[in-house]
Amino acid sequence: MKHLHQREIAPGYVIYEIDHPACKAKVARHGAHLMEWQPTGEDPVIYLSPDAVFHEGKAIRGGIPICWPWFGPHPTDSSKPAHGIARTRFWTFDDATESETGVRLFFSLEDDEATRELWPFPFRYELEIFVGSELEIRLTTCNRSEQPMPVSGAIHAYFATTDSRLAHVTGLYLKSPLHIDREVEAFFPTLEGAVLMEGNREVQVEQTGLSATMIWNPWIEKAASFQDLPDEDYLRFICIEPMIANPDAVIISPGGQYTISSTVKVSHR
Ligand SMILES: O=P(O)(O)OC[C@H]1O[C@@H](O)[C@H](O)[C@@H](O)[C@@H]1O
Repeated sequence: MKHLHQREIAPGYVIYEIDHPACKAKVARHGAHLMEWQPTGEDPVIYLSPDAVFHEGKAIRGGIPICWPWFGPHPTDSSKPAHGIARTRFWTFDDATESETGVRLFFSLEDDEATRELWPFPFRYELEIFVGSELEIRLTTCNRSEQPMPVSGAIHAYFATTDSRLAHVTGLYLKSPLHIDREVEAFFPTLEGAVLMEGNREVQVEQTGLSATMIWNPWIEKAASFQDLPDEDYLRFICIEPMIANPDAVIISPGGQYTISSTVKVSHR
């Protein structure tokens, strides 16, 4: 592979670095987590916390965590990890392909004893990440059980801002754009996708298979409570999270599968 390199940043902790004419990017096996993406000629599009912790069992702060198969606190058992099981585990790196437009990486995750304790289903997740001048993330969930399987969650992207107070989000069926001037944690039914605007840059977030979009910024107090986030960095990102809320979980029939995806495009006015 000419444009993809594997690097161990700590013993046993592998990341994939992409250096392609169309973009630079980094993806961790941990969570099959996109850490960075910077199309050529653009400022970084994705925020990664400088204080992020990189070890299995913990989620990486920033980048694009895959929150699956539930969103936020578990719907019936608050002792289970927030945002599901996918983002904290090491996935299998299956393959990668490269072309003139970018690099595509393929990861998978299957159930084991530990996942079945938290979520009682045999499953296979397949995650495809394409990085080029655009970004695409596509997750297919295969139900390998004999039971109907409910799935919900989010493609929880942290989008970089220079100053979140000067940015706004459109496309949410609000009368006016959403500005960040306080803690924001609200989800909206989206059909066409949200757009993050700052200065003359527009970051368009499209989605399929997902029924809503969460907008989140922790603001001052909550940011200060996170050990893996510098206090001031609530200014440096706005999360736009194509999602399925837990009460709207999609039910996958035994032997069936379901695909969600999100595509990100950058343009200038
Ligand atoms: O700290 P975590 O588990 O990564 O979650 C980050 C945030 O994720 C958002 O999606 C939630 O709406 C917030 O409530 C939550 O604080």
